[in-house]
Amino acid sequence: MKVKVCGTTSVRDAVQSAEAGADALGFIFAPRSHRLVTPQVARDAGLQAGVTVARVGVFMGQGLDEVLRTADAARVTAIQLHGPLPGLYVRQVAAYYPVLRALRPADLGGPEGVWQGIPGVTVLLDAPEPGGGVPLDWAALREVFPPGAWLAGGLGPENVAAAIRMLNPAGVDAVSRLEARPGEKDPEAVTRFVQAAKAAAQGRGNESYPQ
Ligand SMILES: O=C(O)c1ccccc1N[C@@H]1O[C@H](COP(=O)(O)O)[C@@H](O)[C@H]1O
Repeated sequence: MKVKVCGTTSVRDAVQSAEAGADALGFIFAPRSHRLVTPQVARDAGLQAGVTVARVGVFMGQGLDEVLRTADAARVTAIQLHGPLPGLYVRQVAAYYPVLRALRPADLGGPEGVWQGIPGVTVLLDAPEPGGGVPLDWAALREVFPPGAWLAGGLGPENVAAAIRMLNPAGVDAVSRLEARPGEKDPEAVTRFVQAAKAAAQGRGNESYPQ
């Protein structure tokens, strides 16, 4: 199971997340985010995180040209797409980069649910307000959580293990609960988040849950 630490805005935070064992770093290029980072800072931070750490550019509401230009400049290795989007747009991005397609639970039964099982596109289930720190209702998702999907939405050191044990996601992703203040990581929270997620992933399957 993969652990993504999102909202990285500095070399220091990137290196600390990598040392804590994160598998992926997220760099947010959505214009109105408190965690907005420039492609140049993202490139430097991502490269200094080292060879084993994936670098994910996060976008919401931007045109295809801007997404691809920014991703190239930042040297990211994958792209995360939020918000309502035409299927063609997602496929065009996926022609250049592996895609994490962020969906809300309400999207799962609709046309967006089709991304499950499409090569190069991985579903990331997130809260309706990205970056808002509000957890999803995991119990309500147990029957519908897509196999192979990632989970986000209000995850942190204190609750990530429970979420993993309940939904068995292929990856977890967080930002709000890992910060000392918006855009600045709390190193202790990052370390505890990564450790809790990895430990739960190793131990999962050992516990049973009532139906
Ligand atoms: O964090 C943001 O500011 C943000 C802005 C625009 C799109 C995505 C954003 N963050 C993503 O939100 C989820 C989880 O956030 P949280 O842990 O609930 O605060 C994660 O996928 C981030 O990449």
